[in-house]
Amino acid sequence: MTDSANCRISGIETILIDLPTIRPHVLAMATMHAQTICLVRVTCSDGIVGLGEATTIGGLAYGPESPETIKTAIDTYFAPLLCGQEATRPATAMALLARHVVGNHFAKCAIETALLDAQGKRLGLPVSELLGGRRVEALPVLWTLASGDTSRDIAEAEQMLGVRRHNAFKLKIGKRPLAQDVAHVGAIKQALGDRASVRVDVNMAWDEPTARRGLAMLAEVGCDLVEQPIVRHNRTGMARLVALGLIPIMADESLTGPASAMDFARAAAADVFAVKIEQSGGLDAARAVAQIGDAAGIGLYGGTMLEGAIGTIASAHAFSTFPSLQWGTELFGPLLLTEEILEEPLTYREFTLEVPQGPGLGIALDEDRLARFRRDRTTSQFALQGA
Ligand SMILES: O=C(O)C[C@H]1C=CC(=O)O1
Ligand SMILES: [Mn+2]
Repeated sequence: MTDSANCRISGIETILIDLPTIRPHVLAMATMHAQTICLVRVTCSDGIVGLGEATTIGGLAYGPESPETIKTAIDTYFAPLLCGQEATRPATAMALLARHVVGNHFAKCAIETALLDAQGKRLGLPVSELLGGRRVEALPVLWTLASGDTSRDIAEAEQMLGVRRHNAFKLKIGKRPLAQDVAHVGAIKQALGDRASVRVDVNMAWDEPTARRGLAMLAEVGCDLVEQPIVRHNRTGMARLVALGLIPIMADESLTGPASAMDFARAAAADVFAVKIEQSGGLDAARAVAQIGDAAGIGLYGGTMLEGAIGTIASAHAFSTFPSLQWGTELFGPLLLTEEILEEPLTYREFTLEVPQGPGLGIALDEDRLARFRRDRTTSQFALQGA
């Protein structure tokens, strides 16, 4: 049995890693050619090291934190607060952060992930088991078609169906005129037919009148789900769109933790929640978002910020404990990157991602690859003297 009072957080290191994408990934707010991961390593006084990750999309284009601000926040504010605290009490450490740091959900998530990874390694248990226990061993995984070109997207979908990697696809729309976007979705749905579910993510690009027209047109061409059609703060607008009953509507950017989930549930402003560990403020908070949604009869979906392997597998551990997951997940982030940074890649097979069974996150970093792709060699480290 570990003497918990004597096991302390002794150091926190943050490293930015830049990894190219396999093709341009075109979203309404940004086109990605690479992904930047803020890797977090929490070292504990018993010698155990926990890994965490914070990642976003398009620098500051998607949300209020960028990889660089996440690194600065952790190095400057989180590390001095956390070093010397009990390493075996992740919830207590997160409560301390909540008292002293407003917002910064992505950075908080990376820290919680690392503390849970360390605790799982310490106790010999997967992170899913620290979160109440997994209900499934593998999670359905969707793929986003976002090359910006209809025939390339169809070819990509056919390839994914052929190798039985994905049979649900999300199309990123909202950048082009509505009729053009709907024609794109209709062409892809027509090519794939009943072999695949086709959904769209508007990433807030429409105003409400455009959304009303768009929902009707998308339902007509066989689209199954529309994600975040309008701006994140317009909860009453989302409720009006849901009330039209044209097509299921999913909240994504609007969900920033349990309080927002409660607001959306009360207002009946979503049919489905895209639950993300980073947007929620951590794995525990994401589980609360899911519980609130489930209690309100809202469908659940496991979302991604296109995290690399660490954030993806942290999400998988959390999602595997959800009470339901009617819409599956989109945990394909590592597959969008050209480079593998794990010793053993994650297992994607039969349209699913396996939840690892080893202690903690159940993954190991390839240190040589990390050394190759880190943005610079200057790491920032706050170490407790003598810990
Ligand atoms: O959902 C988002 O808005 C972000 C992300 C998830 C999949 C993808 O391609 O982009
Ligand atoms: Mn989305």
